[in-house]
Amino acid sequence: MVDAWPQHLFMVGCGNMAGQMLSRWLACGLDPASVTVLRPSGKPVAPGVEVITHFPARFPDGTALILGMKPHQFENVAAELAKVAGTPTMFISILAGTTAAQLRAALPEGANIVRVMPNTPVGVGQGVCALYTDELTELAARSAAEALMRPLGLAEWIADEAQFNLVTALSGCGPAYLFRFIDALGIAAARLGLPEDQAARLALATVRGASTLAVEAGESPGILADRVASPGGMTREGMNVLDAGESLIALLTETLRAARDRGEEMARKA
Ligand SMILES: NC(=O)C1=CN([C@@H]2O[C@H](COP(=O)(O)OP(=O)(O)OC[C@H]3O[C@@H](n4cnc5c(N)ncnc54)[C@H](OP(=O)(O)O)[C@@H]3O)[C@@H](O)[C@H]2O)C=CC1
Ligand SMILES: O=C(O)[C@@H]1CCC=N1
Repeated sequence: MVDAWPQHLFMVGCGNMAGQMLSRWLACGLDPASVTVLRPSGKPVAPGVEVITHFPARFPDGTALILGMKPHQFENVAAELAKVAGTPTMFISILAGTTAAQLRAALPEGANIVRVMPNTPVGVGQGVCALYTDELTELAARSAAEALMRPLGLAEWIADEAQFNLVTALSGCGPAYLFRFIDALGIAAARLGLPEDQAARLALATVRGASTLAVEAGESPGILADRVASPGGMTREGMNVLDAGESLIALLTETLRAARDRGEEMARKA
């Protein structure tokens, strides 16, 4: 699936997010012997993958490095990285709210740096990876980063970094909002009288089926919604509640705004 895996992949942090990326890469044929994970707990990651708790003296040749720890740890991690011999061929950062300029200021001069905003469904090959880089990153590194993200799902470049926090709010945080929606649908049905476990099961299966149909139907979600809503029928009555005063759109606009603004605040504090 990937023509040329990095000669070596060094992951700084491998928790909820980077762990999903690695799991998919391994499932797609990445050789575990070519991966090193640094995580303070030293917990094993996957058979054959080396886990270390401290930075090595030197990076193996052809190392692509992924920054997968929390954003506030970047400064300390960068100081540790500076002590390691051998410059990685590229740095991929999945850190939310950490700009290319902030990364560049702390990483080796002239480094190839690509920001990637993944989401957790990458683990099942149905994620979204938004990519951004600046003009200093070489073309070959851009292509290599994109090739690495392709088996994870949809990979799209963002031209304007000013939109990266908004994209993060949409696709990076988005799975959490969808998970909330699934729960809310089930809870609503339970409150109206369905057994809780049955409501949760039907809500999940409904979201799964509807999203698969939305992907495969080749028609807009709006048209698909109209096909469910018979004139004068039940669905229309329900949709009238969601549509009144664009309440669902307004709620989601506020949701994305709050997440986006937090990204901007994180960048200011760094
Ligand atoms: N969760 C998500 O859905 C998304 C997260 N992100 C970004 O991914 C990054 C990680 O988030 P997430 O996976 O949720 O967080 P987790 O807490 O699950 O993972 C953090 C990882 O960093 C490791 N770590 C902790 N301290 C250090 C340190 N000092 N040096 C190196 N590694 C360290 C942890 O080690 P150990 O395993 O030993 O505890 C762990 O593997 C964040 O920057 C976030 O912005 C981006 C998109 C989506
Ligand atoms: O919550 C966060 O900050 C990260 C960024 C996107 C998803 N999780």
